[in-house]
Amino acid sequence: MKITGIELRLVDLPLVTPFQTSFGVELSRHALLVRAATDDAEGWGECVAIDDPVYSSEYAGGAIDVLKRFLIPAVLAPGRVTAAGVAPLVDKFKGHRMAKAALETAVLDAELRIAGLPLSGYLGGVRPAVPVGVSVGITDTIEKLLDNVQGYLDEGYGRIKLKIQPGWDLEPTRAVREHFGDDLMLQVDANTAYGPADLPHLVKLDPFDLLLIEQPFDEEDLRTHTRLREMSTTPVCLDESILSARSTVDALAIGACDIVNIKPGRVGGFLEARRIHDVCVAHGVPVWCGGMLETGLGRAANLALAALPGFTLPGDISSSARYFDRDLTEPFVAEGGMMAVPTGPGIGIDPDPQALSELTTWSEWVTA
Ligand SMILES: CC(=O)N[C@@H](Cc1ccc2ccccc2c1)C(=O)O
Ligand SMILES: [Mg+2]
Repeated sequence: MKITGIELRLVDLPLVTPFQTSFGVELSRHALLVRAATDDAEGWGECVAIDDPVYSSEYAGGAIDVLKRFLIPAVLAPGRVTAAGVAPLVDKFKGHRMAKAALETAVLDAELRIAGLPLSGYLGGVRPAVPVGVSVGITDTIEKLLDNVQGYLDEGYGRIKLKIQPGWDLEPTRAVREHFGDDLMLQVDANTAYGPADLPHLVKLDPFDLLLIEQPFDEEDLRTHTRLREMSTTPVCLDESILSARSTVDALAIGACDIVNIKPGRVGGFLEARRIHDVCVAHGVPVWCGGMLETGLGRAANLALAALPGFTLPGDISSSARYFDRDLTEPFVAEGGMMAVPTGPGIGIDPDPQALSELTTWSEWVTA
């Protein structure tokens, strides 16, 4: 497939409410989009990097730079490219998995639209709809948290994930468990906010019968996750530590996790995400699809991945309205805690031209 050019675009989608995690408060989603133009179709990729390098070492400005100076020229140089050919072409550039993921996904989407093949079918999806959950930010008070959780349960979400951090962990989790009962599917996500000294404290989450505790320790600290698993009955899930199939094998080999949160944007794209899925299935480890407050473009692609057989736990693919008053695409809506997997070619959805134009803050063409 010949790519005639690549467009980089920044869009700014205000969040309906501030989203507070252990690494900060987000008021809007500044998303970096990659559009691959060919004579027969265009393909979209969404880079999940946020403005500042506080979730991972990547950030939007750095992704733009590495795409413009290194990744896009390497992919355009051969004249023709396939999605499978992107990773080998950019492998000589170390890291920058979020930037690489957006580029590979744009090429894959264009390739699949031309072939008339839905992303879910291409990846090996087996279900027409997937269970979805919701990630609930840190709030000023327990009452506000309980109100927020009630609101999401009223919208039909079956699984609640609470952001936690030192000083906001046992009490909010206990309050939600006690208020909503033992049947609620409940999990927590610390985004690496704890250290080895907190091990005895985190074991106190065990009575709340959580589905999992997500990434309590540093991305590079697999050993302390292993120690928590030895001390606690709560299953341990990794997010930030899972960068590739190789790092997944290492994490499983040292017993660092029971469950894996797969984010295609974090691991370099959907092809690597499928490899991680396959490794986890081979080890009997359940996976679920994490979220990075993607626009409808990234949300559509994540739904395709979540349809693979090993994705047996509800993901963080919430309705568009959970985050945005206005999405770039037709809004995605969870019904009864389920969301339909797109069936059109490629990611199966297009941005609304007017929304795209009005929400764009910057764009630039990059040609060979
Ligand atoms: C749904 C969820 O909790 N996502 C990430 C964290 C996260 C939190 C806040 C974000 C703000 C802007 C962009 C991406 C973000 C990702 C996680 O699972 O760890
Ligand atoms: Mg997480």
